[in-house]
Amino acid sequence: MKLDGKATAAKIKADLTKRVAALKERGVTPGLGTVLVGNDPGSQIYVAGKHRDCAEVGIASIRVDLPASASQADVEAAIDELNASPACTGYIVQLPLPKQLDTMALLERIDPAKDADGLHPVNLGRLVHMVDAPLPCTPHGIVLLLQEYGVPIKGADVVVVGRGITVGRSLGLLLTRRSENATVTLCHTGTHDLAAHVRRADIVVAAAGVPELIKRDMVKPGAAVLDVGVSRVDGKIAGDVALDVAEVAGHLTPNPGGVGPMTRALLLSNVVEAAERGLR
Ligand SMILES: Nc1nc2c(c(=O)[nH]1)N[C@@H](CN(C=O)c1ccc(C(=O)N[C@@H](CCC(=O)O)C(=O)O)cc1)CN2
Repeated sequence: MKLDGKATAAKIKADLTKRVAALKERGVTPGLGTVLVGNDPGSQIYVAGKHRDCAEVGIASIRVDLPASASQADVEAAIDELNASPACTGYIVQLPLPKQLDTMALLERIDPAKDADGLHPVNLGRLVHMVDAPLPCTPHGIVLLLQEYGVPIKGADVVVVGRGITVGRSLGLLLTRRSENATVTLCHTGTHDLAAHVRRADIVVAAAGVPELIKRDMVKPGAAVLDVGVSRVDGKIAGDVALDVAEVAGHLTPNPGGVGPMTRALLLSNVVEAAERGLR
């Protein structure tokens, strides 16, 4: 069965549209800021999509685009401005950043209360402690997509492939909370015999950025497979999951149309929640 991220994201956005209207009635217009540095084609598409989504649900947009040559000080100045701007409820720095920039230092500079990505160390620390915080968007979207389609998470063996900060590491934290209670194995480039790990998984999340890394013969029949891969080959998206995995998987995300739209919907959700939190 298809894990339809586009349809599930549309439901989330319909709910957010109502919540944004309620906020506006109380005199608050939530605003999402984005900081995009450089011309990475994928990043440009994702940022444009985030602003289209904002318009759809009534969130205001603040877009800061800097050249690929931007210095650490240039990006810091953009961050400081968004931290101070009353129009900006939450914002993100689009990743990856050009090589000359210190990503960690920039993420740390974001006001944790405006961290729409849930990637500030304070918010990731709150996730470790399992206290209320904005959750990283892709992992949260993955959990909601599994729940929407009734894929059992409690007690499931989950194999996550890829240890990046936006997906792999934080997904392990989310899925091992008591409310989810999955058993998670985090695989990466140093994993011996990846196929053996994947083969025993009830749920496979492929977030390595390696096209077709997960092959049909690595997947347990009936497993749920989520493809987070966003590599581009000849201008087209190449996922981490081979197409013929559909022949064995019990549930599978399309790509595009699977995890990507969920990531964007949960970003909007973090902005709306930050605005609601400000009224409490
Ligand atoms: N600051 C962040 N940077 C990045 C994140 C993130 O969560 N925060 N994640 C990824 C990219 N990403 C979000 O920014 C992202 C990836 C994919 C999509 C998406 O909607 N994809 C569409 C297809 C769009 C296309 O045509 O390429 C889909 O899957 O249907 C949205 C966001 C790295 N950086």
